[in-house]
Amino acid sequence: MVLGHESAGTIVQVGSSVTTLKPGDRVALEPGYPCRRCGPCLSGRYNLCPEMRFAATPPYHGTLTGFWVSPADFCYKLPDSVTLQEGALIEPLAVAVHIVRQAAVVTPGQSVVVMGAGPVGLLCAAVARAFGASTVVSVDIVESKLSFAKSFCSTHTYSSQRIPAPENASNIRALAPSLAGGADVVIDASGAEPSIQTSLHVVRPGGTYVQGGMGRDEITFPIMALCLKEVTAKGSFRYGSGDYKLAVELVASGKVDVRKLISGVVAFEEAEQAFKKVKEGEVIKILIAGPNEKKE
Ligand SMILES: NC(=O)c1ccc[n+]([C@@H]2O[C@H](COP(=O)([O-])OP(=O)(O)OC[C@H]3O[C@@H](n4cnc5c(N)ncnc54)[C@H](O)[C@@H]3O)[C@@H](O)[C@H]2O)c1
Ligand SMILES: OC[C@H](O)C(O)[C@@H](O)CO
Repeated sequence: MVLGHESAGTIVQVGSSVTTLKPGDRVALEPGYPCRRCGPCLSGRYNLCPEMRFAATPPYHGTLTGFWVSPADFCYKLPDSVTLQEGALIEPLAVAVHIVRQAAVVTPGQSVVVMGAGPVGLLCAAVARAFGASTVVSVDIVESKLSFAKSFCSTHTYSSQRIPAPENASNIRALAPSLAGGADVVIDASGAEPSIQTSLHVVRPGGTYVQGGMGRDEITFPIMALCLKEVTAKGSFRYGSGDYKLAVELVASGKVDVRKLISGVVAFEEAEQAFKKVKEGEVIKILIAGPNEKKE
């Protein structure tokens, strides 16, 4: 199966009815096509379409290829100031935009804790900052990821320890006065059970928890904390109406600098190197140049 769903490209040909794009336009590609007819599609939540055809999700091939066919409205034109490389990172940024929008309450001055400082967690932290949160804590178990988070966007970081979840939570709350009563919003972008448990202890009474990470299907969840604090808990899956558009705007306006996440670029023929480097760690995103891209 062809892999790939984080991509950008240049238009080479358009259908006869397409008026919004022309050959030569550079676009970020939204890689999942919904049916546009079912209940979720008609209610504006097309990411929940049961008929979704999503790149690199069997049986559908992915975008790591020379040419790709897309509906015109799933191609997002990049302004001149945004490079194709940044365009490829619109996909994980759109995931983060959707997660932070699910929190609904990220408004100026609020406190947000993000569990996990991989690409998705980092981008959630950056989007929360861009939306006006004044305290943004990144939590991870890998020190180098936390150092990067601090230089990228987070106001505070916390290295999660092998101690009971309530203790990790009280250490996080001690990081800043704005967290003393708990965080307004907690986002899980790790999928890890200990981090999900800590999340429910660190969120404030009446606060919001968003599950973005995808780990095991079933975990032990501190449901009593959810009940006693009347926490609003939400899931978040991929992206829907307006998320890609907003992601492009966040990059174009300089509010989220996705270039910092690019650790390197490899030629298409050396794509396997990119996967190996990411697996070895110490890199964030390695881009794979398209097979038709001019060699520099
Ligand atoms: N909801 C969606 O639509 C969607 C879309 C894309 C990715 N995801 C999921 O989001 C998660 C993050 O994606 P990513 O690409 O950043 O992955 P990643 O693996 O690079 O990042 C996960 C991070 O969590 C950290 N972590 C592990 N255990 C932890 C713990 N106990 N406490 C704190 N941090 C811990 C890891 O060190 C790592 O830095 C993954 O689970 C992925 O499957 C969800
Ligand atoms: O960014 C999109 C995600 O990677 C996919 O939805 C995948 O994780 C599950 O199908």
